[in-house]
Amino acid sequence: MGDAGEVSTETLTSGPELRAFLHGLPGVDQVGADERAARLATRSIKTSAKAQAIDLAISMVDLTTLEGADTPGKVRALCAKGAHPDPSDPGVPKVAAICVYPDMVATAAEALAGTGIGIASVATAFPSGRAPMEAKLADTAMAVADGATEIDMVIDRGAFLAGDYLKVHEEIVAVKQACGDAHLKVIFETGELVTYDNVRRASWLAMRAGADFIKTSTGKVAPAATLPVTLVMLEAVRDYREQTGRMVGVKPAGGIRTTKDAVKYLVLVNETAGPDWLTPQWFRLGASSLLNDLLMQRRKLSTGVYSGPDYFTLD
Ligand SMILES: O=C[C@H](O)COP(=O)(O)O
Repeated sequence: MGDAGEVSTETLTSGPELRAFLHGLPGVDQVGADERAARLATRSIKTSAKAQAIDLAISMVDLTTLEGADTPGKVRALCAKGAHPDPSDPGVPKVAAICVYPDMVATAAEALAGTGIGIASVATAFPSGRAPMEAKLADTAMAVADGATEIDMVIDRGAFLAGDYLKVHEEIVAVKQACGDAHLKVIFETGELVTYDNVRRASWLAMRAGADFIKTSTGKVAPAATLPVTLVMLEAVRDYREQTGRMVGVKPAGGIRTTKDAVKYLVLVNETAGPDWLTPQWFRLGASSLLNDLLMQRRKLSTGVYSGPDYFTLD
C-alpha cells in the first residue's frame, strides 16, 4: 500500500472529512492479498529457527478465557499456566498476557502479581459492542480500576458498516482516555466487516483515534483471524509508522490453534510489517487453546518424542 493521504488526525474533526479520508485510501487488491498470504504460508523454516519461533510465539500469546462459565478457579489456573507454561521446564517463556472478562480482572491481577504478565480485559460490551457509551466507559473504567493493564475494546460494527465513522472514532478516543495508562487494543471483528477495504479503513480509523494495537476478532464470530486479513492490518501499521513515526501493534485472535498456524503468522509479520514487530510488545496471538500445541511441539523438538496432549494441563 502506498500513499495514505495527507490529512492529519487533528484536521479530521467532522464525519464527512473522516469519510473522505477513509474512502480515499487505496483499495486493497483482494486477490493479491490472498495470494501473497497463501504464498507466505508455504514458507518452511529450519529446525533451529523453529525452536526460536516456538519460544517467540509462546511469549506473544494472550492466553484467553472468555466464557460465560469462567470461574475464579479457572482464571487462577490459567494465570499459573501463563506464568509457568511447562512447570518441568523453566526455560519455557511466560506468555504476554492473560485475557479475561472485566469481572475476572481482580482475580487475575492477584494471581499475576509480580510476574510481569499483562492483564488484558475485553470491554465495551464485548463481543457485540452494543451498549450505550456510558456503559462502555464504565466497563473499561472498572477493568482498569481492578488492575487491567490492557483493554481489548470492540468497535461498534453497526456504526462502522452504516458509515458512521465519526461515532466509531469518538468511541475509541473516549475509551482510550478511560484506559489511562492501560494499553488499548481495538477489535474490528473482521468477520463482520465484509471486505478487505473495510479492514484497511478500520485500521486507519483506529490508529488515528489512538489505538495502541489493532486486533482482528473476538473469537465469537466466524471467520475469526485469517492470514490475508492480518496481512492487510500489518500493511496498515507499517504504512502508518512510515507516515507518522508511531508504531501500532497487531493481534490476530480467534481460531489460532496450532504451532503451524502460529509460525505462519510470524513469517507474515516478518515479511509484511518487518522484524521490528516480532516482539510481544508489538505482536500478539490471541488464543484460548494454542499454548498446549506450542508446548508439545517444543518438547518434541528438544526430546524427539511427542508427549501428546495429556502431558500438559488443559488450557
Ligand atoms: O481474543 C481471543 C479469542 O477470544 C480467542 O479465540 P479462540 O478461543 O478461538 O482461541
